[in-house]
Amino acid sequence: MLTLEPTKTQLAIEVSNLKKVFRKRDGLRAPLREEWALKGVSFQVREGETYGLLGPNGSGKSTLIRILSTLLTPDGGTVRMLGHTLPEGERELRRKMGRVSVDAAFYKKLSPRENLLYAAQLYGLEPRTAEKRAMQILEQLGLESRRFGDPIEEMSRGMQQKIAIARALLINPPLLLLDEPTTGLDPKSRRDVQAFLEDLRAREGTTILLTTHDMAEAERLSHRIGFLAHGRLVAEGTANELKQKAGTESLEEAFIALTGEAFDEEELER
Ligand SMILES: Nc1ncnc2c1ncn2[C@@H]1O[C@H](COP(=O)(O)OP(=O)(O)OP(=O)(O)O)[C@@H](O)[C@H]1O
Repeated sequence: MLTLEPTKTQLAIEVSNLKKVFRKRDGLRAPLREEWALKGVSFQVREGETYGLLGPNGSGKSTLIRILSTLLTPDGGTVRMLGHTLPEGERELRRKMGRVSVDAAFYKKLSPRENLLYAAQLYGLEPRTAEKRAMQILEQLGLESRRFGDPIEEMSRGMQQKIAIARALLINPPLLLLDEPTTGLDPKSRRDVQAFLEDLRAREGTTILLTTHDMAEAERLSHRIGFLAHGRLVAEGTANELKQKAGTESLEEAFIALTGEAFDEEELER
């Protein structure tokens, strides 16, 4: 079982009663309708801890990560990370956080090397050091070095995902926010990314908040897991605690028992 060093007791993430509403129209003339993506979510993540958020499509996982990444503003509640409160500490936090999501934006005509060097420049990193670090990460993630010069648009989604991870790690951030880091990856690439994250955590003590649809991944990587359903955190604990609480053998059964929701087949296969 994954355990945390007892010395790590500081909180890296404190989310309290977080709320987010989207206002939508179902047709041009239809009235505005409110959809609460987050209905008062609270949880805490300790320094060095990996916290996995599990939830079906539309449960609010990406919205939560986007708020913590400072890409969306909440409609209620508070967020404190690494001692900074949002929105006041936004600038500080952007320098201390790495974010990976499936919608990573790149200059698609340029190569991974060029994209990463551009990001390094934005971070104010020395180009040679940054390049060395980026290439090391990509090799560790299993991207062949002969592909480093190809335009990103010619690369598969899995490869692009690995480049997004390398970019997020250029600054070696103490906090990583990962929105479905392995969705869409083949089994070998998925294992490469998972092994990389375990190694990173062991070497650097990085705090990681990740969302996933993959029960095995959540169990392998997370010290604690939170179940999100319809914008609410309905249960949290270690994988074993959640199974015990639900009286089930597997995490998937625990999820269904505690949330009343099932992952559909397609999600489980991803
Ligand atoms: N930009 C937006 N505008 C309007 N509604 C949105 C927006 N982003 C999310 N939503 C709505 O908020 C709810 C939560 O969406 P969110 O993307 O956070 O879920 P998720 O758990 O990440 O889902 P998935 O597993 O499919 O990525 C959904 O009902 C979604 O339609």
